[in-house]
Amino acid sequence: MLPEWITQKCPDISAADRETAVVRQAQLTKPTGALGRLEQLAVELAGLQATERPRAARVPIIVFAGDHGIVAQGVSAYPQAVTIAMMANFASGGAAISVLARQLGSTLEVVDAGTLAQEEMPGIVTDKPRHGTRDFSIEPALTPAELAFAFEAGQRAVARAKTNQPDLLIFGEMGIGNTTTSAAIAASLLGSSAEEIAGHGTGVDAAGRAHKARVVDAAIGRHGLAGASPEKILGAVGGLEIAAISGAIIAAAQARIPVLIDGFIVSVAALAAVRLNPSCQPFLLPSHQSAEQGHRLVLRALNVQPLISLDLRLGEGSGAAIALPLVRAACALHNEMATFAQANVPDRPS
Ligand SMILES: Cc1cc2ncn([C@H]3O[C@H](COP(=O)(O)O)[C@@H](O)[C@H]3O)c2cc1C
Ligand SMILES: O=C(O)c1cccnc1
Repeated sequence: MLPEWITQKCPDISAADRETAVVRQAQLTKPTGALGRLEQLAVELAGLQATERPRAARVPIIVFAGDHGIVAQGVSAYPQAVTIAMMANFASGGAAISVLARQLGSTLEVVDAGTLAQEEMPGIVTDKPRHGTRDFSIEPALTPAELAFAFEAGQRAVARAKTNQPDLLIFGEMGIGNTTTSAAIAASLLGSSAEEIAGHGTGVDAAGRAHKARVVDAAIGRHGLAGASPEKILGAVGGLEIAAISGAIIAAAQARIPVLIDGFIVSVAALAAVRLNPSCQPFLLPSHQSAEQGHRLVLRALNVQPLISLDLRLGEGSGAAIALPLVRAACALHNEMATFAQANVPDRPS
């Protein structure tokens, strides 16, 4: 049932462009390595984009929304109706990610990948196989066909974004209950206990967090997810917006478009994407370290180091949007600084 394209190989990094970027960094008017991780970022981007001049100018933001049956178990501090209300807020420009998108000059597309909304909403793309997932404490969240549809909703969103030739993509999510869903996916993929992964989400207290961990551990046992395949895990305890993001990440990487990874939830979607198609891994660029407890372990499994750590715990793509100016700075420095020869600055004797 896994769509065939999901496992198709992503392009290789351009070793020649990466090497040209390494050589250029060594010629720029600064002590060797003095721009630290911004140098590495520019070099990696040059290889990924297969260009001498890495770019982060055009960066569309796509937010995927979905509802979660698991909220019936009392796992979120906020009511489920927030998901749909926030979609409208994204579209009308009042959400955090709406403000950040405006500030960055990014387009913001909102995709209803599976909320409880019964009708199409103005300014929102509806692309969903069902209204919300099933309660995974009782039954599998999604059928294989529903999961495949969600992957393809992500692919369709990337196909729309590609018409404007994006340099990078940012994916965000909205879905009350999705830190519990993400904890269940992450604990299953990593073989960790839910106690290590489950966090406070929108702000449940210590007892609420312990309850989330118990709900997750029970579901992993009930569905037999220890050592299971990523598609079985996503079907059993996944979310429609999360699967859509996994599909979108793979589709972006297959089109040679790097993705700036947001917080805990998007990182879990990215980990699932890497397990489905390991060749997408190089296209994942880190942004921030979320305050959500499990994020550290997920980032470690993705083999990326966050650029910033601001105790954000919002989602929506906000952490990636806030980190984008650093990526832009890395590109501008790489592309525009003078070399020692151009500026007549004496280089270090070799
Ligand atoms: C007003 C509001 C705006 C949000 N924007 C993102 N989230 C974040 O919180 C939710 C996950 O937390 P939990 O698993 O605890 O429900 C997701 O929707 C996530 O994107 C929000 C949550 C709220 C309440
Ligand atoms: O890091 C995240 O993505 C996150 C954390 C808490 C709530 N919503 C999102």
